[in-house]
Order: sequence, then C-alpha cells, then structure tokens
Amino acid sequence: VSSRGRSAGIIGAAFWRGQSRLGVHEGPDRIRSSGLLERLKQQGCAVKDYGNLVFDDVDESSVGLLKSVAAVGGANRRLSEAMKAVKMDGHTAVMLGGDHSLAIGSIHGHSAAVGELSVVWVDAHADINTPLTTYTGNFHGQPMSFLLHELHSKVPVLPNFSWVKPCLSAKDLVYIGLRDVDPAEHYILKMLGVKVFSISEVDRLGVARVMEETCDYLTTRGKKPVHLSYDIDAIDPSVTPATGTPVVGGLTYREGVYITEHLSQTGLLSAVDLVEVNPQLGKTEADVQSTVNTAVDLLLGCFRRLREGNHPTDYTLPEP
Ligand SMILES: O=C(O)[C@H]1NCCC[C@H]1CCC[B-](O)(O)O
Ligand SMILES: [Mn+2]
Ligand SMILES: [Mn+2]
Repeated sequence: VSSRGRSAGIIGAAFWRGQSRLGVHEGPDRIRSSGLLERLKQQGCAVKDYGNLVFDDVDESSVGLLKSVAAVGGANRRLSEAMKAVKMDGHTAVMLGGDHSLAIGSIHGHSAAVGELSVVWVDAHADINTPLTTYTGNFHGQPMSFLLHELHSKVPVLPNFSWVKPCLSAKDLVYIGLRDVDPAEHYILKMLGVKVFSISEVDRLGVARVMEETCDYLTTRGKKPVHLSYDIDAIDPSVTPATGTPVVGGLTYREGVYITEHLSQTGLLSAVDLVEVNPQLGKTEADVQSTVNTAVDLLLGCFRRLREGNHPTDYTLPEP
C-alpha cells in the first residue's frame, strides 16, 4: 500500500484577482474553520499546515481586456514556489483557493517537484481560454493555456508571467464535468484531442465508468503522479451554491465524492486544488455551510476516507 494519502501539506491561497466577485479569498480560512485538518487527523492522516501565502502588493492594472495581470502572475509565482516546497517535504499537497487562476502556480510548482504529471480537472468549465480568446479578461478562465506545451505559441508575453514554463501535455489531461465551454475553448479541446468527460458522458456512462476510463487513459503510457484540480462549481449549485460561476445540471454530491474516493485508491494522487468556494455568495448561512462542507468531504475522500466506514489500521477490540 503506497504511503500516498497518508500525509497532507496544506497551503492557503486567499487570492481573488483571477475573477471579479469579492469573497473567494475567504475560502481557505472558511474551509479550515469547518474542521478540515481535524477531520484529516481523525482519519489517520498526518497534517502539516503551511498557512496562507502572503502575496506582494503589485499593481492591479489591466493589459487590454486582461485584469490584474501582474497581480495574477506574481501570486502564482509565489504559489509555485510554495507547492514545490510542500512536495519536496514529501506531502500530498492541498491548495485551498481562492480562484482557479491559482492552478497555474499549483500545477507549475507540483511539476517542478515531480516532473511529468497527469491532471484531472473537475469543473463545469474548461478554463482553457488564452489571453487572446478570453472575452472576460478573468484569469480563472485561462489557467490551462499557460500550462499546456501545445498552447505555448498562442500565449503572449505578459508582465510577471515570464517565469511560467509549460509543464503539461494535452494527452496527460482529463476533464470531468464540463457543461459551460466557450466556442474558442471547445475548438482548442477538439484541436488538441483532449480527453473530455462532459456532464453528458457522466450521464451516459455513469461516474464509475468515467473514473475507470480516466485512470486507464492516464496510465496507459506509464503511471505519473496525479494532480486533481477540483473547482467546486463542478458540483450542482443546489449543493454548492456559494461560488462565482454556478451552472445548473452539475455533479451530485455522491458523484463528486466518488471521483475523489476513486482517485485516492489509485495511490497516484499527489496534489489537489480545491478552488472557487466563495462564502460571500451564499444566499443563506446554510448555503455557505453546504458548500464548505462539500468541499471538506471532497478533500477527505482524497485522503482515503470511504463512505462505507473507516477504522484505524492499528484498531483492536476492547477485551473484557
Ligand atoms: O473565461 C471565462 O471567463 C468564462 N469562460 C466560460 C466559463 C465561465 C468563465 C470561466 C470560469 C472559470 B472557473 O471555472 O474557474 O470558474
Ligand atoms: Mn468552474
Ligand atoms: Mn475552474
């Protein structure tokens, strides 16, 4: 049994400038205060909390349509260094967002530590606009374009982004849960032949088959460490409403947790992002709590928690 999933290194990335809705920077502390670390320890996982990253104040100026370019580049550079350090310490890394632009630094830093990796991207969205195809200018819709070798020639030089080197091949990427993809993104996915299990495939195949096919697809050319980038908006908004870009018809709670249970059991899970939880966007406190509780349960599933029940490996029954 691999030691993976036995030790978690937690990084908080309270960053929101990859999008425009205030509040997503409160995600890390809200997830912590809902008991993530205590629950991980209770299920036998060693936990090291690296705290919340401190981001330098840089100018939030736009470059054309692109918002807060230098701030996004700077924050991700800091996150990349932190992720590499957590991996070099031997932990399975957990990056708590913050918006999904943070996947740039998270995956870049993970790859700096482990080399080639696979990415499972669970999201309602593909987040694969380039800086030239985005129509919002929000970087949380663009992270994948900075990471893929195949898109390098399509990405312009931007202030504070020269440190980013593409570190992922399109054949090592799988999407699960897509249901709101821009035309340019759809063109890119087809052009690169990226493996996509949209919500339609989840309906057609069922989540168990989707996960079997995902793992077969990613391991045919050899087993690489897996980076799971989980956008909470992959889950249906009836369960996780406190998020910035909700889309109806999402994954059920059960499907969402099954994905993490399955990946955890492969022993290949090496880093996980949990992003786009925005406590300010719940209509009620119950809405926020449902969103945060689901985020915690998804993360517990990444560290070997099974819904059937669990017991410590060294458990013994009390004797009379
Ligand atoms: O590029 C964009 O801004 C938009 N493209 C289409 C989907 C919605 C949005 C990006 C959402 C970013 B996400 O997934 O991190 O919430
Ligand atoms: Mn999304
Ligand atoms: Mn996303």
